[in-house]
Amino acid sequence: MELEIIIPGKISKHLFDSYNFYVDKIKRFSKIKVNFVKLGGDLNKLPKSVVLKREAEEILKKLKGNDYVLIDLHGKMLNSIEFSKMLENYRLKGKIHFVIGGPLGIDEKIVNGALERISLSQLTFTHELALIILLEQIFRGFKIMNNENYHY
Ligand SMILES: C[S@@+](CC[C@H](N)C(=O)[O-])C[C@H]1O[C@@H](n2cnc3c(N)ncnc32)[C@H](O)[C@@H]1O
Repeated sequence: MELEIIIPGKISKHLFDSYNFYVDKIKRFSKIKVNFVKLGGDLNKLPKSVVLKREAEEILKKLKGNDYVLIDLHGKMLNSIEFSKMLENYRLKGKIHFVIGGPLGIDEKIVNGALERISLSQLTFTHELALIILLEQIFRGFKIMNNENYHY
């Protein structure tokens, strides 16, 4: 399966170990690529709309026309079994692309073009933490799909 996550920015040092930990775990089940795209510019100097538009352009370049699932605060709330089923449906199709917003969120164009929108919780996380939580849920999803115990 081709699994790709596109996210503006990069992973900070304090989250780097967690990021590597889950990416390695997922590799047992699927190929995975995390595409970090350029942030839209200085958040203190540029209007939010400009930053989001620039990030959207970078995200669209990486998507190359592929359908995508947007990780979105206002998306559908799934439990982990439902998330696993969603993942399995995409596995049968052979690929899935996830998009996560940047520090300021995501441009409307990306919101409107998403195949589906998934919320991780009603709490707001930094985009980097959203990535770690998504990776953990992907790993959990594969474990559920394969009827494997998951103790940690
Ligand atoms: C800091 S948040 C953006 C906050 C921004 N004020 C907004 O309302 O969109 C950055 C990104 O992390 C992801 N994110 C953060 N918390 C989330 C949650 N609970 N569910 C789904 N995505 C979340 C989303 O992709 C979001 O665009």
